Amino acid sequence: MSTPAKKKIFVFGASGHAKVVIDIIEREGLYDIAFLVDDAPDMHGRTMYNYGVLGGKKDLLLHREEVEGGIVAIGSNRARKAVAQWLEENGFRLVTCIHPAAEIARGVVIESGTVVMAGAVINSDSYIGRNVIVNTRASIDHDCVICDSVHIAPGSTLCGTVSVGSGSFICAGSTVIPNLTIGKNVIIGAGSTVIRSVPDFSLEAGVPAKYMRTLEEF
Ligand SMILES: CC(=O)SCCNC(=O)CCNC(=O)[C@H](O)C(C)(C)COP(=O)(O)OP(=O)(O)OC[C@H]1O[C@@H](n2cnc3c(N)ncnc32)[C@H](O)[C@@H]1OP(=O)(O)O
Repeated sequence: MSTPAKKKIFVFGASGHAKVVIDIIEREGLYDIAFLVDDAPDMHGRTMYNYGVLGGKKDLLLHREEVEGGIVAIGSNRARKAVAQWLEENGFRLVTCIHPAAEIARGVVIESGTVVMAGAVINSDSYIGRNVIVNTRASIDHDCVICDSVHIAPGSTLCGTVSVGSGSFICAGSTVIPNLTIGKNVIIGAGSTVIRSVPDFSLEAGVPAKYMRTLEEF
């Protein structure tokens, strides 16, 4: 019996982050990558790992019958959210990409458009929203709630029952102690230790993390 053909998807974005997402898709083996999409004209016609950059959004609309869905591989939370919204408004389905070397515990829910990278651990009953990046070796412990368009950067540790509001960026190597609420559109600077809940639109950094400035809404 022949194995059924894999579904074809596109990768939106052709940056360094996209390289890692491509690697995950290949290792996971659920989908074939039909082409890459990028709105930057200088990327059009280039290749990355032998996958061609088809063009931008207009070109994707012309080739929509060739794919069953896609993934947004853009590191910026703001840009990733905007592209994901545009794709959903135009009827594209977003898939999830989970590296085979990520550990996902019982009861975890991961919504569409989210990428989980190598060595990440997501523990029991945590919820991960749409278009989230759980980056390399990030650790999200039990009962956490990670809202849409968040980036948990490499090596960050969220202890149990932490919630992170939409659009927030927990920078590399940060630690958040248990039971805290990180608001929406927050940035926690690299290497910080967060010991108190953080209000919306704040940049905090340091050990322990302290308020640095207010961020604009996006
Ligand atoms: C695979 C990948 O690469 S995924 C991507 C991973 N990327 C990251 O994790 C991003 C890490 N970036 C940071 O931590 C940055 O410092 C940010 C985003 C928190 C802040 O960046 P900026 O807004 O440019 O802040 P800026 O560099 O101007 O610093 C502002 C102040 O905050 C301080 N500060 C900035 N970051 C930190 C930090 N992580 N810890 C302590 N203090 C910090 C600065 O010393 C400065 O203080 P001063 O005004 O007293 O001199």
